[in-house]
Amino acid sequence: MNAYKSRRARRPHAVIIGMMGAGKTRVGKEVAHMIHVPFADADLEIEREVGMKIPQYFERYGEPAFRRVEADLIADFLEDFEGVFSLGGGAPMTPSTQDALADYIARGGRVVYLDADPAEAMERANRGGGRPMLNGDANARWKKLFKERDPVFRRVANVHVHTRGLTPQGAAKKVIDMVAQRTVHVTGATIEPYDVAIGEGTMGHLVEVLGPKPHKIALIHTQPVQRHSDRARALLRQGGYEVSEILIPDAEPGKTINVANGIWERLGEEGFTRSDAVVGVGGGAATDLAGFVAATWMRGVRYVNCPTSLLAMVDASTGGKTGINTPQGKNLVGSFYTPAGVLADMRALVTLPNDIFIEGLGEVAKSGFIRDSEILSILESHADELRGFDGSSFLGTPLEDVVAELIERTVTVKAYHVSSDLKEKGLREFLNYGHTLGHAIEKLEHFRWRHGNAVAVGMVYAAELAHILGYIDQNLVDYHRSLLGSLGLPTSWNGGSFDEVLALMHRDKKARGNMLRFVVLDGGPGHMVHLDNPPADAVEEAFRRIQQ
Ligand SMILES: NC(=O)c1ccc[n+]([C@@H]2O[C@H](COP(=O)([O-])OP(=O)(O)OC[C@H]3O[C@@H](n4cnc5c(N)ncnc54)[C@H](O)[C@@H]3O)[C@@H](O)[C@H]2O)c1
Ligand SMILES: O=C(O)C(=O)C[C@@H](O)[C@H](O)[C@H](O)COP(=O)(O)O
Repeated sequence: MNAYKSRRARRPHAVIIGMMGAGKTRVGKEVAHMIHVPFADADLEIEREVGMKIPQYFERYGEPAFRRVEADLIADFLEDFEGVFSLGGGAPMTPSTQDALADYIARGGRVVYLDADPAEAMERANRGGGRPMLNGDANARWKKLFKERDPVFRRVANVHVHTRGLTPQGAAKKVIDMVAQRTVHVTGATIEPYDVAIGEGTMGHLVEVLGPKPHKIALIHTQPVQRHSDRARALLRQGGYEVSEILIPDAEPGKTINVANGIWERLGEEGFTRSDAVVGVGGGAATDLAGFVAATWMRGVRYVNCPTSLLAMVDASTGGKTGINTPQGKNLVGSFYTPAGVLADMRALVTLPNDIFIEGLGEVAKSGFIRDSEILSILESHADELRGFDGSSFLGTPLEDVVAELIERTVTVKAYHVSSDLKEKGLREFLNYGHTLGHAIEKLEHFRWRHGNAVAVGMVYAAELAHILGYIDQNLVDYHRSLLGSLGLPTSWNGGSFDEVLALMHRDKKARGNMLRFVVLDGGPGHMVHLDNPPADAVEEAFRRIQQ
């Protein structure tokens, strides 16, 4: 259906923004030197273009004229310059430059906010003189500008680098590492903002994300990810925390009230207080349980997720749905409780078995169907490599970049839905595409079917239902089957009766009273609608069509 084409057009490797004196030029040059690309400084380029020094230009034509020249030049460089590009301190305050930077980020660009220690930055900014924006009491002006600009810098940048105490070389190395990372910022009216950091070595930010307040950390993990939790434990100990390692049963058996209760008892015995924290390392089952413990212990303590499966990286670790299963069904008890950060470290995928990686592609495809059709294109073009995933030889290959992009895009879809509807009043329900039947299958299979596989069949079911009711055409139903099948995901199921399935679908969290509620595509990918109380014969006929 879609043919994925590489969107890597000409654009800067990184754009550096920050306050006057933050070291944008010095560090930017260092970064360019280290990665062997050219460097450009917007202020110097402007001086070259207008044929005079910036203070002179300011004096003769005023700031608005300067900002216009600056915005035009930046727009040109963002389209055409392949190197490291640093902007003047005030440049990101211009609305058209903000739009140009947003477009550059959408094309895969990295806008780096270089955040220096204020005292150091003020000292450097004052050193050379000749800064029209600092006329008068330079330090007072710098502080005032910082107050205005810092929130904007945070908003327009997708990489935030603190440089306090670092040499220019050290700061440049940090910029290079962080530019190689992808970050999705999750925010919203009712959400304490946090970042999902995706890339090799992101677990290294664990201490930074936990912050200085916690004294004790409950490190919750399962046995198959011991190697990764050992790394987390070492980082935590280096960070000075007291670590309580808590091993839980693997997969769904870990998501129970008994397991949660065992952990509450342990936290009580070990004197965990409200300022202590929880770190969850593992697949989605472990991060759901760890989040639930964090949400309930003393009515809520800080928690950080270190997802280790593809599914947990793209979906379970972000968005704040935490919970446990009950004998009656999946995730029936839980809480919406937001993590302080998510560290999706690609290195964790080296031990991930092929079938569990493939399962995660189910939720990736879901995000493609519900919002970002570029995801579908990427899945289509890389289906063979993705299906053949081998964690042991995957780092450093082109597939790693494909997977990182899929994770970033899928988390972005999740962040979009969660940001405006944390508690799932309407929009967020679209993330539940394929889950109404999917959860029923998991339950009837006694959780021996993997979640992503059940969701894949659930999406084919939802597509059949939408087709029967006239929302989508047969081609799109076929496309569900062919795409999911090409990734190695199941598209049919024959493990239970319609009556059993129907009873479970009535217990789905989207159901209202006796009314079933589905989310389905309307017309094509990216167009979702709620489907309340569909005709009973359509619900049954769609089920017949997914049986083998
Ligand atoms: N909270 C949410 O928004 C949300 C979203 C999607 C799914 N979920 C939940 O997530 C769970 C599914 O997550 P999952 O697919 O990760 O399953 P899982 O947590 O059961 O993990 C699958 C298996 O892979 C192992 N594993 C994970 N990472 C590994 C690694 N790097 N190396 C070796 N083994 C590894 C696990 O230990 C487990 O045996 C379900 O309970 C589902 O309900 C929650
Ligand atoms: O985050 C959401 O909202 C989702 O629905 C994401 C789903 O992919 C995920 O499986 C979630 O755990 C399902 O939640 P539930 O409320 O249907 O149990």
